Amino acid sequence: MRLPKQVRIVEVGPRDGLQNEPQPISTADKLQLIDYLVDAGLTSIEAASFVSPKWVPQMGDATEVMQGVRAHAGVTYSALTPNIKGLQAALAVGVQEVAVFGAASESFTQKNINCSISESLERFAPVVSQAQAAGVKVRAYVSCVMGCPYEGEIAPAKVAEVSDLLYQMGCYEVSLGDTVGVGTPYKTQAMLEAVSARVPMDKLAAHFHDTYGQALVNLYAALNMGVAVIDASVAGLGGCPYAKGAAGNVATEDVVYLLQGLGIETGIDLAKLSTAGAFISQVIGRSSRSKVGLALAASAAH
Ligand SMILES: CC(C)(COP(=O)([O-])OP(=O)([O-])OC[C@H]1O[C@@H](n2cnc3c(N)ncnc32)[C@H](O)[C@@H]1OP(=O)([O-])[O-])[C@@H](O)C(=O)NCCC(=O)NCCSC(=O)C[C@@](C)(O)CC(=O)[O-]
Repeated sequence: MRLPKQVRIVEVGPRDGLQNEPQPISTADKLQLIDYLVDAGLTSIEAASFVSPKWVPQMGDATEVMQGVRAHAGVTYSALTPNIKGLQAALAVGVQEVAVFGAASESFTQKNINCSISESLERFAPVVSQAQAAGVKVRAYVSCVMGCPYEGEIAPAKVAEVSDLLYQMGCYEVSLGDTVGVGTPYKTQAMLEAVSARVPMDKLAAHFHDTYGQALVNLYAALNMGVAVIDASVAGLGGCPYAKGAAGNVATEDVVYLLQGLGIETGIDLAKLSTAGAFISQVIGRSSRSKVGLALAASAAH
């Protein structure tokens, strides 16, 4: 067992969390959510996505969101950029960090970004080099690391191959997405063993959805293998538009509670984080999916 002393949480609620919401959410509400998240102590926030508004209408105000976020020392706001068009729009608003997003499944790549895995890597290469030339860091996502909604099982070796190619391309970190939340602790271990044989463990992040209720236990397995970066979504918001039935990311409140219980430093104020969760749940008119958020709200009401 080698639990990290510190974990960096990448808050993906404003992007991954909201991208699939059917009702338009105002830019003002997105910015208010981001302010609450900063106030809670989150320092890495994925705020928007420069993708086609025809494909993902909810992210159509990416420019306005990135223009509206307040600068704070030590806080980084990032955005997804699948191609040069997206990167140019992101650079035009002075983005600090971008992310390219691929997958270990051919079918998912086709449904999500309309190309094959090898075409996606060809598209990402100039995004990475031009972002770097502009002094902007690039993160990579690999989706379907423990299963695909179209193909089922995905071999850990395929996840390792795609992760390695993105890392070699110059992405500073590879976030491993269990897009449909089908992973289990042993699958998590097998996947991480394969990937970390090619990409150093300290360059990997866990991005687990909670569809089957396994995200926290899978994170515990990942933490025990040395993963020290976790993506999470306040109130457990989310779902992927190209993975039907995928539930939200693991809830940030639940991750922080777990980490606090393990004595791992996050720098996040759980009470303030719950306020952020309560705010956005009210905006979208749905109860929070965070058990910790609900428990804290119930105990505060007594
Ligand atoms: C990638 C594309 C754009 C290719 O889409 P395409 O149709 O193959 O691209 P195209 O180059 O042929 O362009 C078609 C139209 O899109 C426009 N376009 C082209 N690029 C852009 C852009 N960047 N921003 C704005 N508009 C763009 C372009 O200008 C054109 O407009 P038209 O002439 O028809 O009016 C499209 O497939 C797309 O936007 N897909 C959305 C994918 C997405 O956002 N998925 C959700 C995020 S991934 C995810 O959630 C998983 C993750 C990361 O969280 C990890 C996990 O959980 O596993």
